[in-house]
Amino acid sequence: MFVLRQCLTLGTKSSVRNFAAATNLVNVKINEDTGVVIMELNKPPVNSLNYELLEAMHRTLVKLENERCSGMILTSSSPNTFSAGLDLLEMYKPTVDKARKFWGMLQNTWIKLYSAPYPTVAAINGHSPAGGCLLAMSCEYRIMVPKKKIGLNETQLGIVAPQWFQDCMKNIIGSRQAEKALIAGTLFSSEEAAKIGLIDELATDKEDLMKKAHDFMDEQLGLPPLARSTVKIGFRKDTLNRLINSREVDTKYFIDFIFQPKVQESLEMYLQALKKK
Ligand SMILES: CC/C=C\C/C=C\CCC/C=C/CC(=O)SCCNC(=O)CCNC(=O)[C@H](O)C(C)(C)COP(=O)(O)OP(=O)(O)OC[C@H]1O[C@@H](n2cnc3c(N)ncnc32)[C@H](O)[C@@H]1OP(=O)(O)O
Repeated sequence: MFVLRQCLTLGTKSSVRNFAAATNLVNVKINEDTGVVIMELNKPPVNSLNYELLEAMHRTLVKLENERCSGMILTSSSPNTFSAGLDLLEMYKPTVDKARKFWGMLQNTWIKLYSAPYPTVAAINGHSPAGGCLLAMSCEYRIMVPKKKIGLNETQLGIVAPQWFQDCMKNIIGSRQAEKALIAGTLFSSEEAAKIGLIDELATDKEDLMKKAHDFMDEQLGLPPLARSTVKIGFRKDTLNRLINSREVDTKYFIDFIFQPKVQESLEMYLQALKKK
């Protein structure tokens, strides 16, 4: 039986209440029979990743790991969008302290998600540009509804996908395809993404998406967990360590980059264009 609890909840009823009071940016549903968790991003309208949403995700991921959850399906409550990527307002005219804190939380969240020992599936129920694509790529398996867009489109916005975003893409679709997609800032349709292997499966609709996500999870739960996670981390450790060993440098790149007047101009124009739509 599924029990809906808000961020987070493998604990007692009273701890559920405490967490629910803290935030409703992430909904967590646990199948109490299997220990499989559905983490649903819940920041309308488009799940843009601001500090608060990342912090809620990070706190959830820490808890899931400590409580030894058996698997996690990542999806969103939005009808049209999985995640619109990083919240552009976090990068537009922030203070240095705010930008540093934001970037640190993005790094924390990515490290936890990418290194999760339990199986992870992205049930991509809508558009998934830039940081949204990063979240999806950080899961082990990706299933997507038709006729939506996914990719690292940063170049198109006049910004640059950080090295670890690029590494994730390279690890999935290979160096040549990733180089082409990153230089052009390509947003792939779901169907194109399936062709190049950026996503693993297409679903017909949200119901089919969740069914397929559970099917994948059932297969994974049939494998010896320690062997499974050891192989996973073996594949991911170089990519993880590349960031872990250079977090400060990565943060400095981010700060130096976004504070350039040209980058601020691009962000301003892009934000205006989004508002005018
Ligand atoms: C050497 C240099 C090294 C390193 C450099 C370091 C760092 C720099 C790079 C950092 C990396 C950044 C990665 C990112 O994730 S950047 C974010 C990119 N995101 C996008 O391009 C997506 C933009 N959004 C959309 O395309 C659409 O919104 C979307 C297709 C997702 C959904 O469309 P829909 O029609 O359903 O909704 P909209 O009407 O467009 O949007 C609704 C409201 O939401 C606001 N919005 C949308 N996206 C964002 C966002 N990412 N951040 C903040 N706000 C967003 C939009 O403006 C609408 O607002 P209102 O008009 O309702 O107020």
